[in-house]
Amino acid sequence: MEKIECDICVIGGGSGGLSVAAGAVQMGASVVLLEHGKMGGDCLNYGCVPSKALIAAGRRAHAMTGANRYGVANMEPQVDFGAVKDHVFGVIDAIAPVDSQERFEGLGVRVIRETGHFISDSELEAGDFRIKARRFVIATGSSPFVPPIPGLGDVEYYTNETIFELRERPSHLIVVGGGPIGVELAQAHRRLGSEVTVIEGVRALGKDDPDFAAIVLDQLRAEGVEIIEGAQAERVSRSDDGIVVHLPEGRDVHGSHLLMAVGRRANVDSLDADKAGIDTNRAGIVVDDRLRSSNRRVYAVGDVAGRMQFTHVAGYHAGIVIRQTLFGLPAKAKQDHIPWVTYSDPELAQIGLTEDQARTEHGDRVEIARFDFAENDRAQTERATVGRIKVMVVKGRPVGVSIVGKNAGELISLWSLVIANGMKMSAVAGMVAPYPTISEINKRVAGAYFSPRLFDNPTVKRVVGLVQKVLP
Ligand SMILES: Cc1cc2nc3c(=O)[nH]c(=O)nc-3n(C[C@H](O)[C@H](O)[C@H](O)COP(=O)(O)OP(=O)(O)OC[C@H]3O[C@@H](n4cnc5c(N)ncnc54)[C@H](O)[C@@H]3O)c2cc1C
Ligand SMILES: NC(=O)c1ccc[n+]([C@@H]2O[C@H](COP(=O)([O-])OP(=O)(O)OC[C@H]3O[C@@H](n4cnc5c(N)ncnc54)[C@H](O)[C@@H]3O)[C@@H](O)[C@H]2O)c1
Repeated sequence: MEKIECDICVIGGGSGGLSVAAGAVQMGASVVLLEHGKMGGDCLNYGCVPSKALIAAGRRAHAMTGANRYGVANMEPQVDFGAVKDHVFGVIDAIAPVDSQERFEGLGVRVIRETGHFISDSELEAGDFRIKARRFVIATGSSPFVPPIPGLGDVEYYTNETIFELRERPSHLIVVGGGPIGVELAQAHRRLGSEVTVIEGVRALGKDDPDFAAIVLDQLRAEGVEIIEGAQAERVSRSDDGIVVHLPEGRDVHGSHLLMAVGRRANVDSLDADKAGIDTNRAGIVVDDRLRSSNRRVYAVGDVAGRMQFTHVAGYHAGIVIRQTLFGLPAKAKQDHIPWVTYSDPELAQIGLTEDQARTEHGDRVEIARFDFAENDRAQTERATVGRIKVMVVKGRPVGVSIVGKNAGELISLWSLVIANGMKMSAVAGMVAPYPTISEINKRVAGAYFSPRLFDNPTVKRVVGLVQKVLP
């Protein structure tokens, strides 16, 4: 057994772990990185990258069916599903070098392709290595949660870890779970020619503003996706030509393929966390606001930290941990300024509080500013007028923003800057956005917040009247 001593040992080579390792080694720390699967973790191999690449293929196919709105003849897309998957894996291959073992070794990280598990509060083992580190960072991510639905073990089903490898187009894909994974993959498969049914136990896109989520769901339904809400999948069975998902009240959904997308389970089992005095719960590693576990030497970042589960959050967590472990500076992970986006068409983006949450938290002090994409000239030229923004404002400062529409995922970034820095609506109103861009929507919604104060205000009218009298 080889013994290694280092400043920082990172367990997991996904979005969070790689960000910690790259930052720490380039600032002078000695770093060991453990990864027992593929470098790049979920986002690169089974998550964000393949899903967005599949969505891009679906968007191309869908555009062909609606081109006549622009005076260009509609065409029925000829989809070669295997070639679509070649495109998906081509995109992964193009990004993979950035996350590769070679790149990290080139930066000076010692990369070990083994499972790390703790043997004491300051040591862990990984294969033939025993590693003693001043600080450990757990970045082991999450895996698809597969609930114990009767019959599921007797049929072939897919998760995000296997669906992208499927090279034949499903004739009818049943998706259990109407969260972001379910909705994104349902729309992409439908646009690539599959029949699709989504079964959602409660409300699809349930973490988002219900009115805005409804706009996305209406679009999916208009494209032919069947969405059944308020129905838990109770049992699964095999039929002559595929799979049946049994719902309450005797309702059955028949399909050829089944995708389970009902949430995530934190990867803690392999860690032997108890041997290091690290507390865990159902959400993952129990951490404080500094992302420190019950063992003060050990931090957790990304999906396993039991907070929001997004790649940009894993990257943000990495910065919080680097500040503390390298420089000994205090740093806390906040959530208010973290956006999330569902990459459906139209896109759905949220930051901070939804309208309902803002009203519960701030009562009558909340003001809502709204703006519709139909009033944006670029949205008109693109025929992308289905969309809205609303900003929840308390004492002149935004506490939440919801956006549905084209480029919502790009539009939301500005609001992260605004909320992170405690800026006011006046700062957004004061910016100049190029015309004609969809990003003018952000300025216009700030204008909508101020317009009743300016245009429906008798004092303003009186002052203007007086000034006009005295101006030369
Ligand atoms: C289908 C899908 C689409 C998504 N789309 C988006 C998106 O568009 N935008 C977004 O922001 N987020 C998206 N996400 C979420 C995003 O993928 C995750 O939030 C992100 O990957 C979390 O990064 P992480 O570093 O915490 O974990 P991971 O990327 O999962 O990395 C953890 C790594 O740790 C390794 N590991 C685990 N245990 C051990 C051990 N004991 N020893 C050694 N190695 C270990 C694993 O093999 C893995 O490689 C998506 C997720 C899915 C499933
Ligand atoms: N665009 C993005 O950023 C993106 C995309 C995909 C995933 N992700 C991340 O991955 C996480 C997991 O996504 P997800 O969609 O798997 O989970 P989720 O928890 O967001 O949604 C799962 C849905 O499944 C439903 N469900 C659970 N059991 C059910 C059953 N038996 N029958 C029917 N419905 C059932 C739940 O009510 C819920 O709405 C997300 O929360 C997000 O953090 C992000």
